[in-house]
Amino acid sequence: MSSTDMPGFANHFATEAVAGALPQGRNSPQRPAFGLYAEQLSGTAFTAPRHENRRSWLYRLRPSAAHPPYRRYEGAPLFAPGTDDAPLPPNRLRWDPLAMPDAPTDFVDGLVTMMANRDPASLEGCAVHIYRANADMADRYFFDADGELLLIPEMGRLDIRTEMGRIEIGPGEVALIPRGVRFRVLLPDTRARGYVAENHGALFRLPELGPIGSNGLANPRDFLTPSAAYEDRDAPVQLIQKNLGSLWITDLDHSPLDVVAWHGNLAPCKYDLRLFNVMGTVSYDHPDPSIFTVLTSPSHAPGRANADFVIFPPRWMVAEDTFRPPWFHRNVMSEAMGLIHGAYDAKANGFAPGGLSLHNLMAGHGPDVASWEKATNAELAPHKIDGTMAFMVETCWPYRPTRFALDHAQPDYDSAWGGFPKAKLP
Ligand SMILES: O=C(O)Cc1cc(O)ccc1O
Ligand SMILES: [Fe+2]
Repeated sequence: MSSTDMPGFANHFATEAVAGALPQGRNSPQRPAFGLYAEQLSGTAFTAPRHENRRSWLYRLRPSAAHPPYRRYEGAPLFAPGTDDAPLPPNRLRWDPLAMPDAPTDFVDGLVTMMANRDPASLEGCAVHIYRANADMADRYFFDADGELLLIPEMGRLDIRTEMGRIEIGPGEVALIPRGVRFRVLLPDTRARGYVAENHGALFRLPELGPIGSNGLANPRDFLTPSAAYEDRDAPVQLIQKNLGSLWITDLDHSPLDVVAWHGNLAPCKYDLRLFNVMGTVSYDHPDPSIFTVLTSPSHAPGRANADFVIFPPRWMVAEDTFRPPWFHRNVMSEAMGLIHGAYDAKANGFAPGGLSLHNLMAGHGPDVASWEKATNAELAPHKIDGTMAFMVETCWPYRPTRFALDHAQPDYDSAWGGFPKAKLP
């Protein structure tokens, strides 16, 4: 934790980069200090129940209303292309890691939308994108009006300058950026690749713990929010936004990261997945993967997530008389999976770090033949699954892959489940 990070998930924070910038005792004084502009950023409806209500007050050099009209942006052709309405094949799909771009490409231009569901205007659903970048966003800024963004690096570090402070993450860590928060991404390692889970629905929060009790899974204090940091930069820059599924751009004569102080409970944060307190069986059977939920976005149906962010971290496997890897299953929920590093215990072959898979609702899936063979014959001593981090973005809304994703899927994924020997009845 850097000394400027503030611990806790969705806590009420107060932070100022210049002493005296934050008003005391009110949100919107007649004349904020130094001539700053007070601006509220709402993450939930004004009237959302108190325990759900998320908003922050930003004190900035200029109001974010000060901008000329937006025009369509064509520079990121694979980002938010829309999905087509053609009948969707029920096939399981998997993708190899995407190649890095040849030309200098920044975080926004290198984004590739792989799958999405629901119209962002419905305020429900989610999308999975992949980023591949080899250039800094030097004079460009971005924000998503369509939802919050969970950045999941697979290769290279990200130096994320947001209007509410700076977050640096690398593989094994994630960053959550609220809807509307402007940011630019710099690349300390000059190359970066990873995943973005975009949530159009109810804000991600920590899951309920039920009988687990008051501790465990992702602990609130391990979420770190940066303190205020601003750019005092009067220069021509561009601001790109994703709005209702398409990209738009406008020109500014100043950096939009000009928030000198802020307070509230809507803010970017980061989380180190390696701090996840993993639960598992100590007797028998493979539990449902909901025990690995880091963050959840509920839908309107109790217990049925709009989006769950689930991880498969290093852990001990001790179950007796049990097929230990994920079982064969068909799920009413739809599962997108990525791999940050190592190998995933249900897929011996073909699922590489940086790769992606999709098992939509009712698609039969589970261990591939090689994983099944190994686990069926394994000696069941305590065994540590180590050196791995996979994740899943599970949603109640079936995903639609984009045209690019359909055209670039592995041609032979079904063969992962080819050649199981038939059971022999007595
Ligand atoms: O399909 C998958 O690999 C994800 C998954 C993992 C698990 O342990 C149980 C169910 C499940 O969908
Ligand atoms: Fe599954």
